[in-house]
This record gives sequence, structure tokens and C-alpha cells, in this order.
Amino acid sequence: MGATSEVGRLRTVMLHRPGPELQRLTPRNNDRLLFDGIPWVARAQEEHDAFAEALRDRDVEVLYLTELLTEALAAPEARETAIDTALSDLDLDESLRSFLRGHLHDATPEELTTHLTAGIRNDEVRRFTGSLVTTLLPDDAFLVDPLPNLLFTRDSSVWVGDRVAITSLAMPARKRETQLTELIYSHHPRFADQQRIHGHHFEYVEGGDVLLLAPGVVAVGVGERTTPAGADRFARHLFASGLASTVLVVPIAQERATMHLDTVCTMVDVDKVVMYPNVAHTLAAYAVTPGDPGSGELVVAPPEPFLVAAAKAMQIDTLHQIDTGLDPVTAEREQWDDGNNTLALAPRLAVAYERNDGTNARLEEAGIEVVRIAGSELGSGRGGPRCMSCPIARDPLP
Ligand SMILES: NC(=[NH2+])NCCC[C@H](N)C(=O)O
Repeated sequence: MGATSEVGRLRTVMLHRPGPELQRLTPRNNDRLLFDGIPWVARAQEEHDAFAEALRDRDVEVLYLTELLTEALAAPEARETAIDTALSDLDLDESLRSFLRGHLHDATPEELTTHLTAGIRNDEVRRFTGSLVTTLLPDDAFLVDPLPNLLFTRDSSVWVGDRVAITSLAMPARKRETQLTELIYSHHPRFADQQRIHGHHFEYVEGGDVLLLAPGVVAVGVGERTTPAGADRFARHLFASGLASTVLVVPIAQERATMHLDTVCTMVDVDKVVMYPNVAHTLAAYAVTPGDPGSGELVVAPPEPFLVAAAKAMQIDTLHQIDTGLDPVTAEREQWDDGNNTLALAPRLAVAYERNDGTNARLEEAGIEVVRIAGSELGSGRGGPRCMSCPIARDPLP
């Protein structure tokens, strides 16, 4: 298990098939829950099934987050931890907490998975409990929040080398996701004794900001989600465990359109990225390397243009850029619709949303085979094939 690049042949991936948590979205809560619309859930599931099928057709093993979670919840300590953390919200009162504890304890592992992912709404339990909180809260208040962004499995854990990093998510609506990925990696037999780095108690780092440029070279975007302190801690973890010799820290605009580095740049070959041209010329990188052994210091080089700094760290002549779209307006439209957010299955073979005609044409001109998937509903959460996948095993590059 593990991955040292973004483009080595993909063997195993973790996805999350959208489910009842998406039925929780309403026009009043979708902004807080980080969706730009109200997806048609059945169609989103069809689109997602076709995505998973396209991966299986190319011999990728697809694991589902909820199945792993249900299996992990067979362990009594996993159930205990899951229930404790789900009920730690300070908006619950004691009688409600003890009612919910009993309710979750009685649930089968499958039901518990549903409660943990789809959440619990006040009107679903109010008639069973007379607590002050349930009496006063509106019907549609969540006692346990739903997690619609679980769909984006890339953000809540990321493999670097032979370790898995449990990330630390910045947005309140997503924080609980890493409690679930941590349960999976701690309790599922498939990951027994798996070594981990980072963790949800550390400074913010989201997987969408982590790009494995080459073995030992990791780029980390810093912007709306990953913070400078998160990048610092993550770099230290990578150096300490020998997983990287250079970390490129890449500031990106703190805006929804560019929430993660992978919304403006992903890799499609060992030396090719698809990149948003409207930022390509301003994107800079600070190369960070470990200081003298034992000093605990990091050495931070002055900023350089991203493509230059990346090529240097990767020890190649040029990191080639393929543009999103054909002109600035098409580029802006297709960047918004995750045209940059491709998932490489092998060098020069990548999954992309079919709607981004201009970008896909560019990719093909550059010799990249594009596996097109539909994403009209999936895309309403603002994430593409790369955000929706957590590569667990990729072959090393030859
Ligand atoms: N790696 C990514 N670009 N993930 C996209 C995440 C989208 C999600 N709705 C959020 O705002 O967090």
C-alpha cells in the first residue's frame, strides 16, 4: 500500500458513493455544508457508479468508505470511540446525549455508519426524549451533523509513501470526516499496524492541497484550507519519517474557486500538469528542506515560479503545462467545473469530467488519454475526479 507519485499505475482507491447525507441538503443549509446547489441524489449516484465502473474497467480495486467504516465498527472499541466523538458536540444536553448514546449503541454497524454519515435531525428523535435541547431546537436542526463532503475522499486522508496521513480539516462542516477516516485506519483489519502521520488534532492540512510531484518531492498548497502552520507541521512529519526531501509550499488565493491546490493544478504524466492558466504565471513556490540534523529547523528558500521550483526539485528539465480551456473565459468556466481536477490512472491516462470540452481537447492534443465521466450532479459540491478519490496504492514509477 502507498503512493510515491500522482501518476503511478493506480491499483487501489477509496471512494465514497454519495448516499443519504446528500438528502440533508436544503437551500438554507447548502452554503454552510459547502455545496453550491441541491444535487439530484439518484443521478449523483448513477454518475458515481459510472466513475467507479470506469476505474474497475481499468483494473483498479475500488474500496468504499462506508463499507470500510461498517467493517471497522465491528470492533467494540471502534464503536465506543465513534459514539463518543459523534456526541461530543457542546450543543447537546446531558439527557439528550445519554438518549443518543443508547440509540447508537443499539444500532447495527450498518445503521451506525448511516447515523455517523447522514447525521441525526431533531425531528427524528424528539418524540422519544423530553430534553430541553430537543424541545427548543427547530425540527430541522442537526444533533449530529451530516457529512455531504465525505464524497471528496481525497481531503480526509492522503497516502504519502508507505504512510497514511490523517488530515485536519479547516471547515467546521467537514471536521468530523477525519474522525471517521481515523476509525477506518485504526480499526479495519486491512490497515492493521499501518503507520500514520499527521492527525486531526494537528494544524490544518487538507489532502486536496497535497500533490506528490515525484518520489521525495511533495507540493503543499496553502490558502483557504491548509494553513502555513499546517504546512510547517506536515513538512516536519514528512522529513522526520523520511518520506520527502523537499516540500514545495505553494500559496493559492483564499477563495472558494481555488480552495485546494488540486483545483488549479493536477498531474497527468511524470512531467506534465494540467493547470489553470489565469494563475499559472503568478503561482509561486517556497522550497522547504530540513535544516541541520537535530536543529529542528526548516530551511525556506526564497519564492520562485511554481513550475521552475517544481522542475528543480523533481530534477527534470521542464514541468510541462497543459492549460485549462482555450481562452481566459473558457478557462475560468472550466476551472470552476473542476477541469483541472483530473485523476491519473497511469502516466498519460486520466479521468476527467466530460463537460470540460476545451480542457479535455487540450489534454488529448498533449497525448493524454482522457476517460470522460459525467459529473453534472457530482460537481455541485465543487469537486472532480481527483477530489473524489483517495489513492491507497499506486505502482512506483519505473
Ligand atoms: N480536493 C478538493 N478540491 N476537494 C473539493 C472539496 C469540495 C467541498 N465541497 C469543500 O468545500 O470542501
